[in-house]
Order: sequence, then structure tokens, then C-alpha cells
Amino acid sequence: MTSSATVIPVGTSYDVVVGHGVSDRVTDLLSGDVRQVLVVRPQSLARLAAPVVHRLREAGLTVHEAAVPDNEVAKTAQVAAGLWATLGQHAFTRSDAVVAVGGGTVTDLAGFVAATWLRGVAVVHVPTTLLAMVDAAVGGKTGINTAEGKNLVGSFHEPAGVLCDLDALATLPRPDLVAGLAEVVKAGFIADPRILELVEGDLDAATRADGPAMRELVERAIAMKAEVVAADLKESWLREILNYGHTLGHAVEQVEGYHRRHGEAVAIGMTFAAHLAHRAGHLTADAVERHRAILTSVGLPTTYEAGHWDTLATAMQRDKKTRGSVLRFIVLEDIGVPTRLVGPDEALLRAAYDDLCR
Ligand SMILES: NC(=O)c1ccc[n+]([C@@H]2O[C@H](COP(=O)([O-])OP(=O)(O)OC[C@H]3O[C@@H](n4cnc5c(N)ncnc54)[C@H](O)[C@@H]3O)[C@@H](O)[C@H]2O)c1
Ligand SMILES: O=C(O)C(=O)C[C@@H](O)[C@H](O)[C@H](O)COP(=O)(O)O
Ligand SMILES: [Zn+2]
Repeated sequence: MTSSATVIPVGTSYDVVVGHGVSDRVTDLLSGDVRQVLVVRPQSLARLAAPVVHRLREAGLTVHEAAVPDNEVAKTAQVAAGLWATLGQHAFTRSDAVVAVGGGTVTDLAGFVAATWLRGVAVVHVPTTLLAMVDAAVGGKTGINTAEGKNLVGSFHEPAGVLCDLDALATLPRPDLVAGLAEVVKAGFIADPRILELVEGDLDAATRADGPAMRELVERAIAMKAEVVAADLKESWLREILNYGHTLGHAVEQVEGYHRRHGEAVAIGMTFAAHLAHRAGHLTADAVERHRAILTSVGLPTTYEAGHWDTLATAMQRDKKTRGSVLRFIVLEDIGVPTRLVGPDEALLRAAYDDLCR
């Protein structure tokens, strides 16, 4: 059932629709010229994708389904090449489309394949994890990983629309819901402190998939991201704030062989950034403690095992915000007030890392 959906526009480019049953609207987002659709979904989510596939077939479209590996292993050149082959075998033209049904790994991968097939065909995102609803499916960043680092190959390719069907969260495993809360809380730290108050005010209401505050959290995080990406799609400056916690976070993911959830790594990265900001004279000790308290309360990690600094420092060189050998961190002046720390010296970084590992 579709009831009281919220429509969040991303500038004038496309809408993000949030509500129960909204994945039914998938055909509304495809142009009248579309004849064939490739639905990309994780291997384990055939049942979740079935209503979307059914809806598309009901509308008279030829639907091909591609099952890709669950989790981060989907974001590889090999899997992308398999999808290109499928599109080629079915002679997809520029008027055909891709529909991604799944978490952020699937929206990143399918978005990238849509961006590169014939130099760009339409993609509709139907995110099924909290993280993909509030972050990955919105904003047009698409990509895959390489052995050298996270999201190193990709493109900006905006979707035709995003359908955040809250019903999908009912089956999401708790650790994946918690990982998604990391990006929700990130939105709170960088731009919308009301998010933090909701989590602090009633943890249970805010962190249960069917809790009374979940929908407001989802909508607030999306609205914040929509405003930022509408102003700076290609990350020329403002959009970098969405990368809070990701400089160390992506390095952690890479050195651990992508076995850790993205949201968990971002939580570690935000804690590190908070310590760094404090040591650089920007953020108060209380605000650092607020990071630790909120992240811990929702079940996210806020410490790291000592001893990996050199490997992490090498991995951080490949962060997309790095210019030459100069690292750039998003840090906070205060809660809700992001700024940049450009080229912090090694001693400062190591001291903040020691704080994280303590
Ligand atoms: N493009 C962007 O702007 C952006 C933003 C944030 C994160 N990301 C990327 O998103 C990825 C992480 O996304 P994620 O956290 O969604 O992980 P994910 O896609 O790996 O999904 C997590 C797990 O949940 C399963 N799953 C998905 N929906 C389900 C459901 N409704 N019920 C049961 N199981 C379900 C998946 O099969 C998978 O095993 C990372 O690769 C990250 O880099 C991209
Ligand atoms: O949309 C953005 O911009 C972000 O930085 C959001 C991040 O949460 C996301 O993980 C993104 O994929 C990171 O991008 P990258 O450019 O650092 O690869
Ligand atoms: Zn992220």
C-alpha cells in the first residue's frame, strides 16, 4: 500500500520518494520509450526484488534480472563487466534503463554500469538498506573499488529517481541497520543537529527500523544530502562535507580487505576526525565525547586496534580529497559546522590516531 509518501526534490534534477509501498511507483520513473529494463539486485534478495520485477513486467516491459554478489564484493570491475555483457547480449539501447534494487553496493555498481553503458542510460534506484536510502542512492556518485582503493573508478550519474520504500527495512539485519545509522548520524554532525537530539532523546525510537523516529531521521538525512548535492554535484567544494569520517574510514575498509561494513568504518573515521579537530584547536572535548557517546549508543565502533598507522596513512593518500601529497580532512568547528583541515602534520595525525586507539 502506498500512503502519504514524502517527496524530496534534488534541485530540479529528480525526486527522492520516501514512504511505505513506494517501490510500486517504479514504472512512473521510466520514460515512455523504455522497452527493456535490467534489474540489478543482490543474490540473496530475489524475494525483495520480485514485486519491482512484477510491476515492470505488468507495464509491458521486457525485464532481465541480474543477481550480483551480496556486500562489497559486488563493486568490482569483474562484476561490472558481467553486467555490461548482459546489456550487450540483450542489445540495450539508450532508451532502455537499469533499475537497482539493493543496498549501497548495488546502487553504486548498477549506477556505474548505467553511467558507462553507451556513455549513459537511465537508472532508477530502489534502495533497500537504511544506508542506501539516506546516502548511497542519492546524489549520483557511482563507482567500484580497485585493489588500490575504495571507489577509485566511478562517475557522477544522477538517477531518474529514487524510491525509498520503508517496508524494505523490516528484513534488514540489525548490523546493517546500525551501519546505516552511521551515515544518518554523520548528517547530524555535519549539518542537522536535530538528528543527534532525536537519537539522544529516545534511542529505541530512533534506532528500530519500525521505531517512531526512523522516518523523520531518514527524511532529514536525505533532505540534507539533497541540498548539498543540488548545490555541488561534482564535489568542487561544498559536497566534500559529506565525506566526514571517510578519509580514515575508506582506508580502514581497504586495509581490512573490505570485510567491515562501510558504516562501521565511517564511525571509526568520524571519531578519528573528532579527535583530530580537537587536537587542531577546533572542537571541544565535550563535542568529541558527544561523538563517542552517540556512536557507541547505537552500536557503532569508536576505537581501533593500535599498530596499523603506516598502512592506513598510505591508503589515505588515495582519498579523493587529497591533492598531490596533501591530505584534506573534513573536521568540525562545532557540531553542525564543518570545515577543512588541510595538510595536518604527521605528529598531529598520529596523536589523533593514538586517541582513537586508546
Ligand atoms: N554513492 C554514494 O554516495 C555512497 C554513499 C554511502 C555509501 N556508499 C556505498 O554503499 C555501500 C554500503 O552500502 P550498504 O551498507 O547498503 O551495504 P550493502 O549493499 O552491502 O548491503 C548490506 C547487506 O544487506 C543486505 N540487504 C540489503 N537490503 C536488505 C533488506 N532489505 N533485507 C535484508 N537484507 C538486505 C545485502 O544483501 C547485504 O548483504 C558501500 O560500498 C559504500 O561505499 C555510497
Ligand atoms: O555523496 C558523497 O559525496 C559522499 O561523500 C557520501 C559518502 O557517504 C559515500 O560513502 C561516498 O561514496 C564517498 O565518496 P568518495 O568520493 O569518497 O569515494
Ligand atoms: Zn559513506
